[in-house]
Amino acid sequence: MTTPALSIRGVRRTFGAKVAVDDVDLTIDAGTFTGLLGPNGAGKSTLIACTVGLDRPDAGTAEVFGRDVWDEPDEARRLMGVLPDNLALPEYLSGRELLGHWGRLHGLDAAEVDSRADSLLRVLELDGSAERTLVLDYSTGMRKKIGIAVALIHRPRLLVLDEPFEAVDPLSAIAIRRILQSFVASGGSVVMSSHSMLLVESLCDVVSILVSGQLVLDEPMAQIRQRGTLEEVFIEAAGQPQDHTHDELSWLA
Ligand SMILES: Nc1ncnc2c1ncn2[C@@H]1O[C@H](COP(=O)(O)OP(=O)(O)OP(=O)(O)O)[C@@H](O)[C@H]1O
Repeated sequence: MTTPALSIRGVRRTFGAKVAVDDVDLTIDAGTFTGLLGPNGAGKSTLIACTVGLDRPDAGTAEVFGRDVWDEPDEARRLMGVLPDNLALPEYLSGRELLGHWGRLHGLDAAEVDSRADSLLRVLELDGSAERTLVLDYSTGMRKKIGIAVALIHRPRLLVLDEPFEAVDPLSAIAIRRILQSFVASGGSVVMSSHSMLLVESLCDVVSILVSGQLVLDEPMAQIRQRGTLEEVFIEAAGQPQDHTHDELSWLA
């Protein structure tokens, strides 16, 4: 049996009385592209933060290729690239300086960091004046893109991305899709949260759905397709939204 890219066991995270993540078990097989879906507030970002070692769960463990993210943080971090929610970046570095800094923190030599930064900045359309702009002055989409470059620069084996396509323009979205597809084609593993059914349907081969902190579905996309569109399966799992628009917003008419 091969070691999973990510193994989450019994992860629970509460905020006071709120159970944000409720005893979640999830295995991400190596070489797969998994989409993590769920309604707003379902617990996706909290689960990701607990899984990558950015937030301490009340209970449970997470292992990246068999390395526990709390007991062996250096090894686990070497193996994964992370794009967290609300990524805190050093604001007074330019995009290029940030990548250089990050690459060297991972022990890469300067020439290698430069060459990887060159290609990432070019592919993500952050080259030219953008690479010399301070992160402080980046737009929301530019922050997302430099965050993806940061996640990739040390060539991880697993990418854990919280809404990587949120706020990026359509051309950049195409570039990110290509990066992720070629990463998986060359043996990498990706888990990403998203609200886009179309993106997840076209990119992912496994779908996991969280509702109110609980994992309610974890299925190959091929199996989901036999039951309907991803949107239909999502609505079935998350519950049909009530339509009160006519009653509640009659004053808008
Ligand atoms: N630091 C915090 N303090 C208190 N409650 C929190 C905190 N972080 C998250 N929560 C709560 O935990 C629940 C899960 O939030 P989370 O951000 O993980 O959801 P999500 O699925 O990522 O949502 P979205 O799709 O809207 O980004 C929500 O009810 C949220 O209000």
